[in-house]
Amino acid sequence: MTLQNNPIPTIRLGEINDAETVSLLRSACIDSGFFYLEGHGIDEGLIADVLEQSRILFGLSEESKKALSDPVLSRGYTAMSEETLDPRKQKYGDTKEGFYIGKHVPADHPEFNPAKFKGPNRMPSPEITPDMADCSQFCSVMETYHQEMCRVGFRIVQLLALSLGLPKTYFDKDFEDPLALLRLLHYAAVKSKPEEGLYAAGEHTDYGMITLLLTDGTPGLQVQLKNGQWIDVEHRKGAFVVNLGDMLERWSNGLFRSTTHRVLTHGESERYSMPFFYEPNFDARVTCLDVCCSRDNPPKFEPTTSGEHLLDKYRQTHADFRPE
Ligand SMILES: O=C(O)CCC(=O)C(=O)O
Ligand SMILES: [Fe+2]
Repeated sequence: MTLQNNPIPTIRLGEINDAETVSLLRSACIDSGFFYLEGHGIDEGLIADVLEQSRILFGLSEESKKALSDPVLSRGYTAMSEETLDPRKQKYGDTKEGFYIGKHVPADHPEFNPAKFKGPNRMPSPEITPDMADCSQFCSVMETYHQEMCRVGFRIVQLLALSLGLPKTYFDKDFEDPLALLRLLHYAAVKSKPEEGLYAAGEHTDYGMITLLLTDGTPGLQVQLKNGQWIDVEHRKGAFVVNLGDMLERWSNGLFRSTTHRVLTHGESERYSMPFFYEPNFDARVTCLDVCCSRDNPPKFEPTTSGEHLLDKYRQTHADFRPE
C-alpha cells in the first residue's frame, strides 16, 4: 500500500518522551489530523465487554431505550435518525442511534451545574429498563472504561504538548476536570447513498480537543484528504483511531488539523462504534499558542474558553438545522 493510500500513521503511547514518536505525532497532526494509537494499555477484555454491553443496550425494547433519553443534559439515549451531522448535504437523519455517558454528577452534588455540562448520567436500571438482565454490569463496565479512557486521553494531551514544542505538562492544569464523553453508537444495516442525502453519519469535524474511536471492525469511517478525496480508515484490531477536533485546531492557530470525516455503511451488517470525546475543563482558556504564532502568522482566532467554544459549536449546528 502506498503512502498516498494510507496516510494515517501509527503512534505508540509507550515511550512518551521518545523524540521520534513526538515528531511522528507532530507530522500526523499537521498532515491528516488522524492517527492510530497503540500501546494505550486498555485491556482487550474490557474493550470486548464494552462492545458486548453496547450490543445489549441497543437490543433493548424501543420503550426502554426511549425511557433512557435525557435531551436536556445530552446524556443517555438518542433515537435512530434523530441527529443530522451535516444538514446541508443530508436529506435524512444519520442512520444511527446513540447513547452518551459522561462523568456522573448527581443533582444534589455541589458540582451539579447543567450550564457547564455537569450532571447525572442516565443509566439503565431495573425500574427504567426491566428488559436488561444485568444493569449493574453495564454501569460498571462503562464507568471503568470512561475512567481508563480519561487516563489515556491525559497522556495523549501530554504527548501533544511535546509535539507542539511545549513542556510535557503544559496542558495538565486544563485537564484537571476534563469534559469527557463516551458515546456508544449503533448504525443500522442500511446502505448509505450520499448522492441521495442518505448518510450513516454526515460529514463533520469534531468540536473538541481529541476523539478516541473504537469500532467493532465493520467498515464505514472515511476521512477527507487535503485534495478532497475520501479514503477509508481501515480497522486495526486493538488500536484506537484518534482524531483532532476544532478546539485544538484553534489552540494551535490552525497548525494542527481538525479533519472532515463521515461514516458510510454498506448495508450488509450493523455497525457498532464508540467515540470518546476528551475535552479540557469547562473554564480552560483557549488562546492561540505563542509557539504557533509569529509576526507573519498572527493569531487567527479570538481567545475563548473550552466551554464557550463547545457551546458556540452547538449553537451553530442548531442555528442552521432545518429538519425536513
Ligand atoms: O462511528 C464512527 O466511526 C465515527 C463517529 C464520529 O465521527 C463521531 O461520532 O464524531
Ligand atoms: Fe466525528
